[in-house]
Amino acid sequence: MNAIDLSDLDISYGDTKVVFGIDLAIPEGESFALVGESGSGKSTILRAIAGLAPDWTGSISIMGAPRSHGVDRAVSRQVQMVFQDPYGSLHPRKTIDAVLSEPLVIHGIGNRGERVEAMLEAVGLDRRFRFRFPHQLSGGQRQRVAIARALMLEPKVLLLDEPTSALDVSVQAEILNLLKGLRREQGLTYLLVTHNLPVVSFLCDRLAVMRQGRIVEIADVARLRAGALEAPYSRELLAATGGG
Ligand SMILES: Nc1ncnc2c1ncn2[C@@H]1O[C@H](COP(=O)(O)OP(=O)(O)OP(=O)(O)O)[C@@H](O)[C@H]1O
Repeated sequence: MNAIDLSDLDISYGDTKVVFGIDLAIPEGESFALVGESGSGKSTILRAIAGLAPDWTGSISIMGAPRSHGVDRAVSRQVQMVFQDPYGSLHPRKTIDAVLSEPLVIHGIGNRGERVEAMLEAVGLDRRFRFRFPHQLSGGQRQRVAIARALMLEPKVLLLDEPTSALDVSVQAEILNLLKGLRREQGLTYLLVTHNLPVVSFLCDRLAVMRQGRIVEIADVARLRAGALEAPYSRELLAATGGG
């Protein structure tokens, strides 16, 4: 089954269309990257899938079920988003326990204490972090909490928007290792936006290169590693970022 199916997807902000005619099928279990210049529409695609950019036409299906334009609870159990900035994405006055319990409360799921502790362990945080506040945590620890929050409803798909780019280089590797392990252990599908081609090599199976709201090339990561992307713009991007 495809975890994510996008067909003839156009996305606008008000009167301005920024994403054009995206067709993309991502099988369950795959890790797929969107790369390309700033403003090419990568984050907008993630937002539309997550329900945060409602002005789209075409179709978006998650695990075989088409999503609606509004808040879609069934979809939010299947697909969750992790943002770039772990400082901005956690409420400063909520304990980690409150942050991680919230999705369970909203969806009426019990055994909350147990589930929160199990998830802290899954993301490599000691249970003593449970009643701390975000400001008492490092950037890497906060990003672990953000990942834990995204996984509380046991989704099948994670949308990862530059999940390591706000972190120190040494911490980036830890979070990438965590994401790699979680995908394997939990059979997750990833759709990842990044500017960092080594991150794509490390974490992904395939990538799409985007420019000005369109996909210019879809390739296996082996081609990226070999410096053998084909579209002229992909080759420019490789050269500009020192890949290939
Ligand atoms: N909330 C918004 N309202 C209006 N226009 C927006 C909004 N968010 C993004 N845009 C515009 O949509 C286009 C695509 O932006 P998007 O953030 O998806 O690109 P991106 O490829 O993810 O870029 P970056 O790599 O810099 O994050 C850009 O022209 C951007 O200015």
